[in-house]
Amino acid sequence: MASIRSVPFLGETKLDNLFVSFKSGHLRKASYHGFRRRKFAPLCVLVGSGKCLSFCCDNGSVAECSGRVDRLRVTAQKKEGGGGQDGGDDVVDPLEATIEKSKKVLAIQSDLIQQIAERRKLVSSIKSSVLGSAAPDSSAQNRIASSPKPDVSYEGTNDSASSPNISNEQSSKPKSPNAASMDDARRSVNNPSEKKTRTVSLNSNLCPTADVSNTASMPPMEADKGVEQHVRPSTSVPAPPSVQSSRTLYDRPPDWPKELPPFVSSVSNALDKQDKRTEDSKVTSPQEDINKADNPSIEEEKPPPLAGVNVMNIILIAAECVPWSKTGGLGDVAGSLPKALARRGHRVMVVVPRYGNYQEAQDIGVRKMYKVAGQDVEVTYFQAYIDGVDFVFIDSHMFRHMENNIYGGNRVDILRRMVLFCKAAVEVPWHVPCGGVIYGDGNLVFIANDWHTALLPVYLKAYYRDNGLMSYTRCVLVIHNIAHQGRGPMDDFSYVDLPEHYLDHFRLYDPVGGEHFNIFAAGLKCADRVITVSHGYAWELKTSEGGWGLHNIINEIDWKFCGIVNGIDTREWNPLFDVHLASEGYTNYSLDTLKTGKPQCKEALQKELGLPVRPDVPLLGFIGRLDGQKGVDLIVDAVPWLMGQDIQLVMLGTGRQDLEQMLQQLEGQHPDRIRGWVGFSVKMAHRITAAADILLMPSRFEPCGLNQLYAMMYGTIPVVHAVGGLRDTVKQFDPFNNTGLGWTFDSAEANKLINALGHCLKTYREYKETWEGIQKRGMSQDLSWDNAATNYEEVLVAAKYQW
Ligand SMILES: Nc1ncnc2c1ncn2[C@@H]1O[C@H](COP(=O)(O)OP(=O)(O)O[C@H]2O[C@H](CO)[C@@H](O)[C@H](O)[C@H]2O)[C@@H](O)[C@H]1O
Repeated sequence: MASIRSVPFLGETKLDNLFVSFKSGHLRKASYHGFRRRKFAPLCVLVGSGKCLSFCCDNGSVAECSGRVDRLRVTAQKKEGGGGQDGGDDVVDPLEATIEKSKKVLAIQSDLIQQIAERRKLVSSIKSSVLGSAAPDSSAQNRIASSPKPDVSYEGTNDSASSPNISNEQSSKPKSPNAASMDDARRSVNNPSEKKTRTVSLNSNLCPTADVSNTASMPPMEADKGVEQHVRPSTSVPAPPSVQSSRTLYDRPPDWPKELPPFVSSVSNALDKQDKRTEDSKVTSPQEDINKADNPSIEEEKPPPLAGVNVMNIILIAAECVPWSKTGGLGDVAGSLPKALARRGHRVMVVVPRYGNYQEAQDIGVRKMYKVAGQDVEVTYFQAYIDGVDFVFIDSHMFRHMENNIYGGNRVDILRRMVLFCKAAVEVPWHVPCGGVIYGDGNLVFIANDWHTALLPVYLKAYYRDNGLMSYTRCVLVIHNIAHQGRGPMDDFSYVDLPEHYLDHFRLYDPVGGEHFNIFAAGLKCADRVITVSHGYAWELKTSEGGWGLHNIINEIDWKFCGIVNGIDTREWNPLFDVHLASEGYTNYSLDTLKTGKPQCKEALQKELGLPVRPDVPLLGFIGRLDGQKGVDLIVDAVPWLMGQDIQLVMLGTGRQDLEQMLQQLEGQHPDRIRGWVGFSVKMAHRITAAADILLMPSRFEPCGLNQLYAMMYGTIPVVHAVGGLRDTVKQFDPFNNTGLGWTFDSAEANKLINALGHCLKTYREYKETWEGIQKRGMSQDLSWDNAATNYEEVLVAAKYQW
């Protein structure tokens, strides 16, 4: 038995040039899988079963990379300064001698790997038999534990509710409610790839009725443990659960009250369109087919999800999401955190308004009506499946063509849009089948973001949980910026369609605003957990200076409140892969090619902006919204000093008109030194980040800040006001110990900025090696979302078991 096959030796390679391609379409460098941190390099590579990689390492040990890997690419070590954009695509030299040597190592290691595989098999068979005998519902258990290989026709081909195959299966295998719906719900989150292939049988059993009623008699943790035990031994369960009724996917469950809450959607039109992913999921790669044929045990060797027993359905809702809509950091987070959560094995959806005609998103044919301020508003759901995440776009005339003005309009306009968005989003798990399978409410956590979606936890509570519905659904609210709260006069309560006794949740008094209506306040109270985007900001929010009137509430909810530092999308913001560096004289670069790549980008930017092309002059950058928060006025105040230095300054931003004018004026006054780009340009943001030597972030407050993280990834040294997330992420350079990542200053004043910048410029000019050391430390950090996603998961789990 060889569940891990050895394949021809692929050659010796340096760690940095080993790429692993995942089924999801990700191409990732092996170093991201922790090898760099473990300080060894793979000498040779064994490919295992399409799911597991084994690396024979230069320290003699075997490392495994679990993940669904289906392809390896080994590229040549790129010679420094050798040009090229992506690390090279040349084939590695034969390295005959190394091959001989490595073959021996390979032989030993394949032996070892075989033993490991055998032990795994043994363990899983023991697990199956233990569960088979110990489970209370033996019929359901046995079906799973002793189930034969999945019926391929079912697993891979059934994609329609009317499929005879499925209906036969359903009627021939009645299933106890306790096992069926919860099993399948869990299966669908346990195994995202399976989620795509199992369609209608899951749909029918993911309905909230089954989930809730089946677990109602158990304490929540017990119920979930039980479910986990049912499922984990086999991720390829063949038996489709029974369907007792002919209800469609979109029908309400029988225990849904006859008198529906007033806001709940009034029209349900499930059109015939089927999700194409079901079709797609039938397609297997030739390699997969070969693997299956070679080795029937492969299916059983699927590694468990990283999240282990905590896998759940997660729906993140946000007013903006990259790459479709973005005004700032919230869009970046909404576009990247979900992918990291999906990589951990969760079933993840993002819900965002459809502001424009997005090419990827398909109309799924579900229409709903929601009341907004007494008027019926129709909503249509669009959907795309990208990088393991379901993206659901809510279409309505209220959102259309707002992509450049997401938060535009007057207070009431925005409020009405957000009311509609939250009403539609809270029902998405029932109305929108993704891959043919709705998310249901049994094992579901929403992640709402900022005040725009702070109504969601309130609706979840007021209309569902207070009525004994969606009892197992939770909502975590993330604070990205407390400065925007959804404030208005108390009369605004009439727009949100809530029972009268909810009024007090929104009522807030503070010395500035007096008594007023505050949406963030209500969201904070109703959410099951509250997260903010750094530890420093978590602390600041509890102070009267940092809490912006909400500090008392935040102190009261301290028990459910914590900080988690944002990660970044290390594919999007990576100098090696950055698409914006692939043309017009820019170049991609990495730690290895920093010395040539970064100066080339600098030259390209100087040319593009019409600045004198000078490699030696320090190039300073600023990117951000032009408002009080970002402290751009401190830079303006520092300009007279800066002009006494030999520097160039490039600023990109949009926002307050007076500050926009200021940027343009500065450029006019110092045309050979300063560029002030007024506007929103993602391309220019990437290029400045790559080309600048120094990034200025003198923010007055900064909940986390992403630009300093991006800067460090690109070898650009941040100079920051040590506040909020900036303090958490930029460690002050210490010349004595040669540690640190940049320069910080302790209060938002121009002279403090000048002082820090003075030290920074001196180091740039006089201590090149030290400078390079800071750059390299910054670039070597693991700033990916993977760590943060683990922390999010802990909070979500805590919310799930919170009663
Ligand atoms: N003119 C322009 N053109 C192109 N791109 C531009 C731009 N102006 C800004 N950007 C981009 O917008 C993003 C800004 O992110 P930040 O985290 O710095 O700030 P923001 O205050 O919006 O986010 C809030 O939420 C995030 C996420 O939690 C927190 O990090 C942050 O502290 C908090 O204030 C970056 O990707 C930046 O490149």
